[in-house]
Amino acid sequence: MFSFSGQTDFGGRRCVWVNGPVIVGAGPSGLAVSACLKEQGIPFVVIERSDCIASLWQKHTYDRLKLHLPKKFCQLPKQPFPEEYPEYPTKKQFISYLENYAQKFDIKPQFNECVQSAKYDEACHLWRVITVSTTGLVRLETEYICQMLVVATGENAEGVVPEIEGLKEFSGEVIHAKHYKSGEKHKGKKVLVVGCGNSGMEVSLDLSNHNAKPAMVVRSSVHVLPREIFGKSTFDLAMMLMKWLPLWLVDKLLLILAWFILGSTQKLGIKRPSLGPLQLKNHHGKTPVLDIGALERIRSGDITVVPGIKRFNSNSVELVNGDTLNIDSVVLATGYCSNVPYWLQVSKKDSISALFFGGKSKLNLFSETEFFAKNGFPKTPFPNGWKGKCGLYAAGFTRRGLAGASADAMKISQDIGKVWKEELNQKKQKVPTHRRCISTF
Ligand SMILES: Cc1cc2nc3c(=O)[nH]c(=O)nc-3n(C[C@H](O)[C@H](O)[C@H](O)COP(=O)(O)OP(=O)(O)OC[C@H]3O[C@@H](n4cnc5c(N)ncnc54)[C@H](O)[C@@H]3O)c2cc1C
Ligand SMILES: NC(=O)C1=CN([C@@H]2O[C@H](COP(=O)(O)OP(=O)(O)OC[C@H]3O[C@@H](n4cnc5c(N)ncnc54)[C@H](OP(=O)(O)O)[C@@H]3O)[C@@H](O)[C@H]2O)C=CC1
Ligand SMILES: O=C(O)C(=O)Cc1c[nH]c2ccccc12
Repeated sequence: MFSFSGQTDFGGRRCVWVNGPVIVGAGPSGLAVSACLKEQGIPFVVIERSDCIASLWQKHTYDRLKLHLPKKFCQLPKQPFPEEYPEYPTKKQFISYLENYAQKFDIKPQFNECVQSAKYDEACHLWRVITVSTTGLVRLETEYICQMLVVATGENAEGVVPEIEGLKEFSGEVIHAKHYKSGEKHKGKKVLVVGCGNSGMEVSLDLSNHNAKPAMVVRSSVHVLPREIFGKSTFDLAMMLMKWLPLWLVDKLLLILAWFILGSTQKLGIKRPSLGPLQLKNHHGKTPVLDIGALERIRSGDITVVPGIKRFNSNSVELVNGDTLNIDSVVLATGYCSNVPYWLQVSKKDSISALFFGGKSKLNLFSETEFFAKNGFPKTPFPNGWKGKCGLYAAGFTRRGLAGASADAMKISQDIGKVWKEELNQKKQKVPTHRRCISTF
């Protein structure tokens, strides 16, 4: 491990030598890794592009959001939720919990710095992480040099905006669900909600609560489950059943119970996928909707379900069934994606093979690395996708929500702890560990 830590200026770019890992992202995953490292006395640096922790929760979610899994599945390691918190904490409560968490473990991220590139320098066996400040007019670059890199930028780093014919000609407001706050300003307006995942359903419900007229696009199929079954969390019930029964059987039981409680969703224009809800989540990452009231509003006609979109016009939308709807605005609840392929760079070996085997001019952009696939998720399937080579780790990419992030954080911090202690012991035995890095900046 480095015996020094400090910063130098190299021609306008600040250069920071980091003793311990660099963690990219101060969301729940980055905070959880940080807390577990802090407990072991391991130093680290957290880099966050926003000006606060948990920016997804603080800046990119709607006012009425609540956790949709019971609190015991959403707490981070080493600090349970306050006892007085309800079973499904509100977004405000969750943020307050995270703020206290960061304070308790004395986690102080480098805010307003966006990681632009991270590359493993094979010459000196170190990661070079370049950030750009996200405030001020002057472009300030910093290079962090470290032995370990923890990627904690999230499965929901960027909103997906699909290309739909005519969308640019549409004259009303078009926003992604990550910018939707409340239905208040949409009162009396016709809003097209594109997408029927948890976001699409909950935005439609919120719009309906504010007396707007939402139409929700369901272009394929989705599983809708009640959030609770006979007063018990459906997720909790599923987790219990999974201890004894195969996944397909748990799915069958969930679907029978869902039909009993919610009735047929098909009759409301929402087809169910052929694969069961948990199998679909496990194999394709598609989260089932946990219904908190949208279905009832669909049944009552307050939310209209419409099929896929053909094209937009100036103030209307044409649907694949030939219908045309006049609309005032659009909310794209079309999902999220990881941004890792934009900044985690391929190694020299990878880029050379990409050049020979179909690499294009955007070589380092959007390309896969040995560890991360093109979609920005680790290639190795769960439960082994948390650790790569050369001190690379991924926290929060298991498609298992906050519980998955916490599990990753514990595994990663244990692994880093082992490496750290081994190197400390080597130092004590006076084995020289100082590495000389001869490389151009
Ligand atoms: C609306 C919504 C509700 C959800 N509700 C639940 C729930 O109830 N229960 C559950 O278990 N899961 C839920 N999830 C899943 C969600 O993924 C987790 O709640 C959690 O936020 C994941 O934490 P994370 O730290 O991995 O990612 P994030 O919370 O997305 O944090 C990543 C951080 O990295 C920063 N970052 C990204 N790129 C860079 C970069 N290049 N440089 C520097 N910083 C960067 C971001 O600004 C962000 O602060 C929900 C997701 C959404 C979108
Ligand atoms: N209360 C809570 O805790 C909440 C949790 N979340 C979580 O956040 C994560 C993201 O959820 P969400 O934002 O809903 O994203 P999802 O990826 O789950 O859903 C995206 C939706 O958009 C549809 N879609 C995408 N492109 C188009 C298009 N061109 N035309 C029509 N439809 C389109 C998809 O349809 P198709 O399936 O056909 O591709 C799908 O219905 C999930 O893990 C979710 O559980 C979200 C909201 C609330
Ligand atoms: O990713 C999410 O949105 C979650 O809330 C976590 C989650 C993990 N597995 C699930 C199965 C059903 C519903 C939610 C989840």
